[in-house]
Amino acid sequence: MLKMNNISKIYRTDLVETHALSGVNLTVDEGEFIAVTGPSGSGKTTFLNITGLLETFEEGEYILDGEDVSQLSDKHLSRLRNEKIGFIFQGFNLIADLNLYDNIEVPLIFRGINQKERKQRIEESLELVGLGSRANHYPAQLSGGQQQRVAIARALAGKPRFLLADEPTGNLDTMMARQVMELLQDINRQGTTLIMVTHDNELAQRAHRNIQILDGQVSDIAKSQLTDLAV
Ligand SMILES: Nc1ncnc2c1ncn2[C@@H]1O[C@H](COP(=O)(O)OP(=O)(O)OP(=O)(O)O)[C@@H](O)[C@H]1O
Repeated sequence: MLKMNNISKIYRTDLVETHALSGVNLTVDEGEFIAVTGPSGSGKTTFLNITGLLETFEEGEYILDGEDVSQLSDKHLSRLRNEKIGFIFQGFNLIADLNLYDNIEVPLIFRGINQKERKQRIEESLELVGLGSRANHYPAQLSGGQQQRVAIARALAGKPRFLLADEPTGNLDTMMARQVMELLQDINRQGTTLIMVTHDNELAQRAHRNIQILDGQVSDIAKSQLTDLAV
């Protein structure tokens, strides 16, 4: 479970202060699928980065899996992040010079997982995303949808409790976007909590719960309120 109480985030540059998040209160239960929508610049990525322990915050309290992460050291935060959180980004973020096997292996080496276990996890996760026969291929040899599936396999190989996706289908055509979305939903049905930022209201409709961010403030919205105006 994940719980935020009154979280605020301010970006400070030379003369400007941007209040990216203001007083965010949110509880996410284990196994939920939450879609996050909101206009450009409203704070969605900031919210996802704080949720995923990639960014810190000024005020408030954040309890992740029963642990208060508000005051933890960078080292402790990165350990928790590696153990519990998987990220999927719009741009896939695969390493062009590495084949698919090696792309998935990098974060597992970083986590100190032994070679035998790494091999098993890589093969399992590639199989799960339907790319079991492509381990020796390079990202450029794959379609955009396949590359995103590799990125999902890389996240899954870490066996995360929480999967955070920032516009995971943003670079894909409609058909590939659907396939990737169905894969993410399957993973969620198997128990992984999924939090996804999307501009696509059709995809947002698939979530258990919808939240909207407007000017750094988070609120639940009904599916019927998901309109193009929110984009
Ligand atoms: N590193 C940063 N330094 C300064 N300001 C930032 C930084 N990152 C984000 N901001 C500002 O914080 C606000 C929220 O940005 P954020 O990227 O979270 O919005 P978003 O909802 O994800 O936008 P989009 O849909 O366009 O990606 C914006 O005003 C943005 O300019």
